[in-house]
Amino acid sequence: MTEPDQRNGRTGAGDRAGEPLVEARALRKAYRGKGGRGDFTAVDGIDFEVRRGEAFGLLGANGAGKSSTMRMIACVSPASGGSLRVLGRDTAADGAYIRSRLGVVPQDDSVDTELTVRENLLIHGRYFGLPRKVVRGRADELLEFARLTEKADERVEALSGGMRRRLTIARALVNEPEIVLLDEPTTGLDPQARHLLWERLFQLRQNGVTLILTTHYMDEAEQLCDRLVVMDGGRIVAEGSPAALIERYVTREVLELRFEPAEHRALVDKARELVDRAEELPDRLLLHTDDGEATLAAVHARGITPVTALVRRASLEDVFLTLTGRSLVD
Ligand SMILES: Nc1ncnc2c1ncn2[C@@H]1O[C@H](COP(=O)(O)OP(=O)(O)OP(=O)(O)O)[C@@H](O)[C@H]1O
Repeated sequence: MTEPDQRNGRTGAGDRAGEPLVEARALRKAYRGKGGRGDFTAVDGIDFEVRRGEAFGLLGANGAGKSSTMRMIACVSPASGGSLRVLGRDTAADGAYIRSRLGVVPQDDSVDTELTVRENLLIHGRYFGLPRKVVRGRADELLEFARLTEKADERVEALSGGMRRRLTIARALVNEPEIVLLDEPTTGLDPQARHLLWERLFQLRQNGVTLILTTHYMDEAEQLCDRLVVMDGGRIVAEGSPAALIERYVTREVLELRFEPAEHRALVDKARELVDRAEELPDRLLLHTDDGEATLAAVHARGITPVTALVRRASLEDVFLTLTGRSLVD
C-alpha cells in the first residue's frame, strides 16, 4: 500500500519514539446514578502512559472500564477526576485539537451502509476540511491499504463484517492520525477476517502509528500489543508486555485436566496437591507447572484418571485468571 504514515513525510516512530503520547494520572470516570442511585465509578483512579510508536492494550472483561477510558482519550467523554494528557495537551482544554489528530474505530461500525465504500471515505475526509483532491487521493490509498479497492464502488450493505471493519479502520486514517484508538477491533469476526485485520494493524504499527486498543481476547492482546494494562473493576491490576506478564504471574506451562463429572470433586482435590498453584474452573482444572509432561506423569502415578489432559504454554488468559480469579470470556 501507500504507507499511510509516510505519505506526509513521516517515517514511523523515528527519533521521537518513546515520547509519551498519552499520560493518565489518577484518572477517574463516574456516571451519574439514575433514580436516586449514587454515582457509579467505572474508572477508579488509574495511571498509565502510552509511548509514541507502540501498540498499547487495555485488556479486561466486560464492564472493566476499557471503553470508558477510551472515550476519555478520544475526548468524547470528560474525565471526572485526575488528569489526562494526549499529544502533550490536556483533554479538558484542548479536545478539538486532540480529536483532529486521532483516528477512532468505535466498537460498532458506524459507516453509512447506504453509501459506497469510497463515498464513506470521501465524506469523512471532508469532515476534516481536507481539499477534495487530497481526499480523493487519500481514499484511493486507504482502499488499497484496507484491501477494498475492488469493492470501492459497492454499497457498504453488501460487505462482509470483516470488510466493514477494515473500512472503519481506513476511515479512521483519513486525517493521517498520530494515534488510532480501536475499541474491540475484532469482536464478532470469523478467524480469517480477524487475521487479516491483525495483519493490517500490524502494518500500521510498522509504519509508526501509535495504536491503543481494547480487547477481551487474550490472543489478540498477545499478537498485537507491545505493552498492556489488565483492568478489573475500573482499576489497573497489572501492566507490562505480554511476555513479561506471563513470566511474572504464571508458570511456563499449564496442564489442563477434565474429569468425569461424578469424579470431578474428588480428583480435583487430589490433583491440585501436586502443584503450588492451580485454578479450578467449572469444567476443568488448570495446574500451573514448569514441566507439563512431568506433572502429567505425576498425575497418572497418583492414580488420577482424567478424561482428557492437555499441556499448553501459559497465556494471558492464565494471567487474568490468576489476578482476578475469573475467566476473561464471560
Ligand atoms: N454512559 C454510562 N452510564 C452509566 N454507566 C455506564 C455508562 N457507560 C458505561 N457504564 C458502566 O461502566 C462500567 C464500565 O463500562 P465500560 O463500557 O467502560 O467497560 P468495558 O470494559 O469497555 O466493557 P465492554 O467490553 O462491555 O464495553 C460498566 O459497568 C457499564 O455498565
